[in-house]
Amino acid sequence: MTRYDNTNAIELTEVDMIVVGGGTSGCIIAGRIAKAQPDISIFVIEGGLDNRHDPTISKPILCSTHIKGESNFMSIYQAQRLPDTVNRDCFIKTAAVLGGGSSVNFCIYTRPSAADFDSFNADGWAFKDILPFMRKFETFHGYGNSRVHGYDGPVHISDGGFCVPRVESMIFESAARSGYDYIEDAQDPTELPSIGVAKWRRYASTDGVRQDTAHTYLHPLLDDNQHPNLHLALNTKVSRVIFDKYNCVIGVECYSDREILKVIATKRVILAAGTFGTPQILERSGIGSSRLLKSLAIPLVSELSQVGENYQDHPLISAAYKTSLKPGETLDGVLGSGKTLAHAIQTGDPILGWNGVDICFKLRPTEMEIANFSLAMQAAWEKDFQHVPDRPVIYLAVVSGFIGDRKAVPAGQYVCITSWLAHPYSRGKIHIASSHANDPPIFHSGFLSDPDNLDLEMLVWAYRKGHEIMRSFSFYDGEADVDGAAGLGHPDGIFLENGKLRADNGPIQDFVRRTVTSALHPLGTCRIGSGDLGVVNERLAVHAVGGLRCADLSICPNNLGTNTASVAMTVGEKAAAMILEDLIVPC
Ligand SMILES: Cc1cc2nc3c(=O)[nH]c(=O)nc-3n(C[C@H](O)[C@H](O)[C@H](O)COP(=O)(O)OP(=O)(O)OC[C@H]3O[C@@H](n4cnc5c(N)ncnc54)[C@H](O)[C@@H]3O)c2cc1C
Repeated sequence: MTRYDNTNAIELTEVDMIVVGGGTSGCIIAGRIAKAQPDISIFVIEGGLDNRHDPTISKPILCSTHIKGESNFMSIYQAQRLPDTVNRDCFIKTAAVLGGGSSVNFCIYTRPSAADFDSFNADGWAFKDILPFMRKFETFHGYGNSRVHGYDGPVHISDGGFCVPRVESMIFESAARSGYDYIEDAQDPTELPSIGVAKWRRYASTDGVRQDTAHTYLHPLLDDNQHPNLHLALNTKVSRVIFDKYNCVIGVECYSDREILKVIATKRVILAAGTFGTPQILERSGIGSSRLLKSLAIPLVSELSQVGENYQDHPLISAAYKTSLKPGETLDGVLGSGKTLAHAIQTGDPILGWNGVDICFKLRPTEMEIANFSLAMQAAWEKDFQHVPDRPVIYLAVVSGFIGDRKAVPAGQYVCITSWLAHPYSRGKIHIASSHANDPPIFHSGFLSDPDNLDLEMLVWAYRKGHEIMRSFSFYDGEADVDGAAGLGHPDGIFLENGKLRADNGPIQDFVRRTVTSALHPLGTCRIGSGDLGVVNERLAVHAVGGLRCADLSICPNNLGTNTASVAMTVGEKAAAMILEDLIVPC
């Protein structure tokens, strides 16, 4: 095993395989292949730093550190200002650290509906084909159907050793009073009803340690002295892939803050640099729209106009509420005071295994609500949702604590309701603006850009639902008075009439446009598809070149109604299996 960082020049100049990006999918691919094929040398080149020995990574309770303040483990993408989001700045953070999103995410474990994989319409990607890979990565602790969960995978799924039963009971009781179905296991894609309210689990061991894919797939092999075929470079970015005259991959060009160098790959290069990273590397390598590449003087290798297109996310809104909960029942109790947090760390308090998110609603509108939608929304409902009963329109999470800057609110115990669209209609895109790897790309989030304003209409409905649900909890104590533009306040000018929100949607629409943001679930920029409609085929091989694969969330052709880490892990497992099977093909 060799581990490098940019303080050592990379001595390795030739290997069999290179995995670009040691993120959620990349670590799984490298770990699985290194273990299965000891005679194949495999080199993970990761742009970010190591993720070991950092409490902000290992302790789920500190997960918001990376999203709130400055973090050495994140990259920031600035979206173009657009009228749909009132021309405001919108920044989307993405992981830049070994383990990728699995190292810095909120540890929320959810899975998509069976229909979401079926909608890929790609050989080998229907739900029945995918289920074995969904099971393969997990060791599931909790109530669930053993046919759909895994019990011997590297990633432990549990409640992290901490939950707050009193609050859970209060939420479930009021949900039952309001008529929501209780779902025993919302992560069982084969069971109906899957719409209702459920307890969520986390990517955490039963003793509260985060289960990122570097700690679960890569570090054990790097440490065991039995995998000299596995190599890792940190803080080293790949700028482009290099091809021979037959358009077969021969290696990559990468750079650290010291030097630019080439590494040869005799068998495969696998791009797992994520939804933002992978399309940019392809374009810098000459794979993309010929018009764009010509304008940037990049020689064309393969004309694939969909590279960087089809960007999707789950647009999210949040609202904060005051509660009568006790300090030990929300994150505010422990994170609101440095002294309390230090004490919790010193004593190994089980609360460190908590992310504050125990309960979620997966929701679809009622028939009466549908009847009040616009005609365009009714048509969309009929086409995309009506006949797919396990497809939620929104996810609505009850977050125990204030998720913004605590200085924006008076001290207290808060609950935030965050809702995101599971299947939005808007699309964005990301393209390089120059051939230089350090120049920022041009990025459109696409939020609220669908021509019929369907996403806006659904988010207005989501806000109303969240308000209604929150008001039904016995611990509700009014809307939070959020100071400034924290994005967690409430629409100006809304008020209650007979205990319900005023019928006028105008202020809520304005609130959504001013505050909608990313659920941090980007996908789709190098989608599976044939001909002009795709970038990779169903075996994840990039069209019209040899030896190059994409294997991260960029390959999803359509959105999946889930927090997306489980999909990235599933893609990693499936990609590793296919790459091993396809090794008999030389390039
Ligand atoms: C803050 C945050 C919170 C989230 N919360 C949740 C959650 O609670 N539950 C959930 O299910 N999902 C969550 N997600 C989403 C989930 O983590 C991601 O969907 C998933 O990690 C994406 O996996 P990936 O392999 O496609 O990309 P990533 O995991 O992002 O991996 C890409 C890797 O490539 C590296 N890279 C990029 N460019 C280059 C380059 N040029 N050269 C070398 N390396 C490069 C990056 O540093 C990164 O390590 C969250 C995401 C974030 C960012």
